[in-house]
Amino acid sequence: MFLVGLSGGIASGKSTVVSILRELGCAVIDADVIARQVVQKGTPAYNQIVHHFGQDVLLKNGELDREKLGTIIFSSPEKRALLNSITHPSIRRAMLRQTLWYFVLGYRYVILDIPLLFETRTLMRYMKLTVLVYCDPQTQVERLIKRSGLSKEEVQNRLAAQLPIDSKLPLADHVIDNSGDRDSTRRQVLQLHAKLESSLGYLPTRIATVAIAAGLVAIMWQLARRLWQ
Ligand SMILES: Nc1ncnc2c1ncn2[C@@H]1O[C@H](COP(=O)(O)OP(=O)(O)OP(=O)(O)O)[C@@H](O)[C@H]1O
Repeated sequence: MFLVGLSGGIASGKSTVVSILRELGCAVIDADVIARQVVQKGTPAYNQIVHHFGQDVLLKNGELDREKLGTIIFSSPEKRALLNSITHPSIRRAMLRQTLWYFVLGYRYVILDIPLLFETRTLMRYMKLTVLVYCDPQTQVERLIKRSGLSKEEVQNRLAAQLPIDSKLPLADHVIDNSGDRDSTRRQVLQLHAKLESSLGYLPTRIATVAIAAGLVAIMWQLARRLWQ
């Protein structure tokens, strides 16, 4: 099995691409969904956040007030580092568990949808292939305004807080340009899918797994023979 890292910019079209890949039967792990699951009420990460940040970051129903927490960490790099140190290990463990599950199910590759893949770079080294869902900055602004209802200025502020999408282009192995219409994007996703399906990148792990399994069977066979003699 091999890993494919998929990322992009805000409103560049990641969800659009991922939904086509899911339609095609691909195994996709969404890091955003996992990030929300690991801080649900009662989880170890939730308890640590309450311990360090206090009851102020909770909503009336006891769930985390993500907006409030977002404001706190946006203005304090130390608190952001503290929150990351609490949540990232749980997120990594959950992603690893899901990846192993897909491996057991026999998938040849798993696509990991990670919003900050190109910014943090730490996870890039585990990816056999990285995919950037690109959208030209002007179209990105227009789509974000349409989707969020925010003003042009607010949207530009949000975009300024991220690495510019053009600077991610040289970091990606494969680019899907979602600046055009949906049909054009679909065609590009079908091409990516064909490339992934025909890749032999899954063979090394499969051969290693078969070799380990065969080794274990051989050891057990030898042990059983000795016991019977
Ligand atoms: N090719 C396209 N043509 C027109 N609109 C599009 C196209 N692709 C995406 N959109 C629209 O642009 C918006 C952003 O797309 P999408 O949600 O797929 O991006 P995203 O990268 O997942 O966004 P985010 O990470 O910010 O949630 C959505 O409203 C979507 O319907």
